[in-house]
Amino acid sequence: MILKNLNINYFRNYNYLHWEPHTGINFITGSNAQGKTNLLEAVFFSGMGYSFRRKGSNVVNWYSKKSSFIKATYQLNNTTMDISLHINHDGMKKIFVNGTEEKRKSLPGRYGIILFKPDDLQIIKGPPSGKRDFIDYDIGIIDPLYSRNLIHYRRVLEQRNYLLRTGGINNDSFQTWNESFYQYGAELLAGRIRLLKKYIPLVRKIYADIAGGHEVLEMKYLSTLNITGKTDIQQIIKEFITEGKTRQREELYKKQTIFGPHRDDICFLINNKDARYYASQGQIRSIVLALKTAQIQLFYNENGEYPIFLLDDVLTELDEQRQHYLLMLINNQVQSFITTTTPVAKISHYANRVYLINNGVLREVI
Ligand SMILES: Nc1ncnc2c1ncn2[C@@H]1O[C@H](COP(=O)(O)OP(=O)(O)OP(=O)(O)O)[C@@H](O)[C@H]1O
Repeated sequence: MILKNLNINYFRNYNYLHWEPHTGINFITGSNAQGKTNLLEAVFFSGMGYSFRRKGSNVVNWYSKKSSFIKATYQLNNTTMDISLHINHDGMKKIFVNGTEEKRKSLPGRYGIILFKPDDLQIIKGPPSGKRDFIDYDIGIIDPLYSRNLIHYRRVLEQRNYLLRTGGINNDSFQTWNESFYQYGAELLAGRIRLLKKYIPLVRKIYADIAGGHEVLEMKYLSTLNITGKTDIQQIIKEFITEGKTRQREELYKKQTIFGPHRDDICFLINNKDARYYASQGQIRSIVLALKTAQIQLFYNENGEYPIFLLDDVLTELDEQRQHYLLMLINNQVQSFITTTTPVAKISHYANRVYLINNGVLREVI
């Protein structure tokens, strides 16, 4: 996927921008608070229909009475997609794809915008929820069925928890919700196993390359259910039924659902040692770099096209060897947008274009 051009009006600290980025590596440089991340956010927004920043912060320019407007042209599988988005001060959006009003799911980013941001470095040592979110939203996006099951599962889980909390376990409806919980839970788990089967070998291989073949990375899915070797939905449902019976008392006591994919975890091992406790900062960065570059590879394997890669402020988090590895890997293949405060001279040999941003104004410098 290629972003051919981007027009933005009244978006964050930009009044107006027309931009035709390079199809290769675009470096976006500038001092702090000039609008580098805002520009990446506009690219992400044009492809996904939402921001990667915290909810509640509105993208419309504070000083503008008008709405924010983003217009982008993408090239995807030899077809061109014209996207326009209108965002008003309440955060309400209207999305148009090739002139027709559409829902967010019709936007092209679903098929390939990958973002690497400093928070991602917390995935390995952070709580299991961060790892689950990574699988659910960053990897799961390649599989529409997975994303649909996730929505169903979350809705059913919420209702089941509500009934457990309010003593509604004896209601007739509990049995029905319980059956749906088992069904969608099993579908979601099977989906995760399916995705990880494709993804883990890529991560392992890339990590070995980064570590010069001296270290072996393993990524293990730790389920709250006994699903070892089971991929069949009916087999997994049986496990849900067994676990539901075994843990019923505990659930009644805790008033919440204590097993299922929303409680599962992923563990990273380097040479058989748990990375949460034993990995150095450099090894953690290598794992996350492997996760992100494997994501690019997975998208390519599934779609036959490379995604767009956005790196917000992470380049300086990597040492020179890892920077080189990453930039060589994406070189000539992946349209990339990389923000950095690093002086231009240090990075220009990797760049197809270098831009400088000053107070919401973009200038091409190389
Ligand atoms: N809705 C808005 N309207 C106008 N300005 C905004 C809006 N939201 C954020 N800003 C401003 O945009 C400026 C640039 O923010 P941005 O996060 O893009 O900086 P940056 O160049 O990435 O900086 P850093 O290197 O510090 O990460 C900030 O000063 C911020 O206050």
